[in-house]
Amino acid sequence: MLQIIDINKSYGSKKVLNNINIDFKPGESTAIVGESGSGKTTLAKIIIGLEKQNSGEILLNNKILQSINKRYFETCAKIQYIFQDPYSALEKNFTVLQTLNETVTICKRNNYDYMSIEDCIINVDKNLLNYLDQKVDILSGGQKQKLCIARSLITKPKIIIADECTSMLDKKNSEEIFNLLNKIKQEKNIILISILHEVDFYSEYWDKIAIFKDGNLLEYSEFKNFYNNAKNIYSKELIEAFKFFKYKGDQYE
Ligand SMILES: Nc1ncnc2c1ncn2[C@@H]1O[C@H](COP(=O)(O)OP(=O)(O)OP(=O)(O)O)[C@@H](O)[C@H]1O
Repeated sequence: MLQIIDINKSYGSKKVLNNINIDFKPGESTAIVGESGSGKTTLAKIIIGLEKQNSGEILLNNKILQSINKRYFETCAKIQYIFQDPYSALEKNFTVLQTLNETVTICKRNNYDYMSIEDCIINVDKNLLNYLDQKVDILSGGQKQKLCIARSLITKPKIIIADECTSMLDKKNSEEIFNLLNKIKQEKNIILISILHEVDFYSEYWDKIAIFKDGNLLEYSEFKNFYNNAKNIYSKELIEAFKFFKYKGDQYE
C-alpha cells in the first residue's frame, strides 16, 4: 500500500499542494484529474522522490519513502514513471533491444531480480519482438509508448505512474495504452496512478478518481459512483463539460 499522508508543498510563497491524503492499494487504478497547475505532477514527483515535500510523509508498505538521493535502488525500481512524451523518453539512436538492455544492465549491476526482455515485450505487444534490432526512431507514437511500458516492467514494479501518457496519441492508440495498463495492473497486482487533464467518465479503466484543484484534493471516490454522485461543485462542472463535449462530438461524428 502507498500512503500519502498530510503532504504539503510550496514553491516560494506559492502553495502547490495543501494537506493531501490518499491511500493507493495494490491492484487498484486511480485517475488523478485536474486542470493545469493543480499540483498533479508535483505529487507524482514527490512519490518518485524527485521533489521533496515541505511536510507530511509517503509510506510504501509502512516504510517512509525518502527523496531519491537517499533511496535504495530497490525502492527506486519499484516505482516506474511513464512520461507524457514517449519521443523524448527514449534515446532515438538506440535500437529497441539496446533500450531495454540498458535497464537490464542496471538491474544486473545491482543484483536486482528482473523480468526478461522477451517477457516484458510479450506482456505489452509481441509484435515489438520483430523490431528488436530496429532503431527506436522508426516506431510509431503508440509503439514508442508501448516500449516505454515494456521497459517499466523490467524491474517488476509495484507502482506505475502514467503522467498524461496518451496525450500525444490518437483515440485508438490511447484506448490501447489504457487497456494495456489496466491489464498489467490486474495481472501484476500493481498500483496504477494515471494523471489526466481530462477523463472519459464512461470509461472502465479506473477504480478510483481523485479531483485536484489549486493544490487541494477536492474529491476522492470510487470511479463508478463519481459520475452520478459527485459532491463538489468543481467535480460537477467537470461532468457537465464532459457531457457537453460528448454530445457535441456524437453530433458531428
Ligand atoms: N520547480 C518549480 N518551481 C516553481 N514552481 C513550480 C515548479 N514546479 C511546478 N511549479 C508550479 O506548481 C504548480 C503545480 O504544478 P504541477 O506541474 O504539479 O501541476 P499539474 O496539475 O501537473 O499541471 P499540468 O497538468 O499542466 O502538468 C504550478 O503553478 C507550477 O507552475
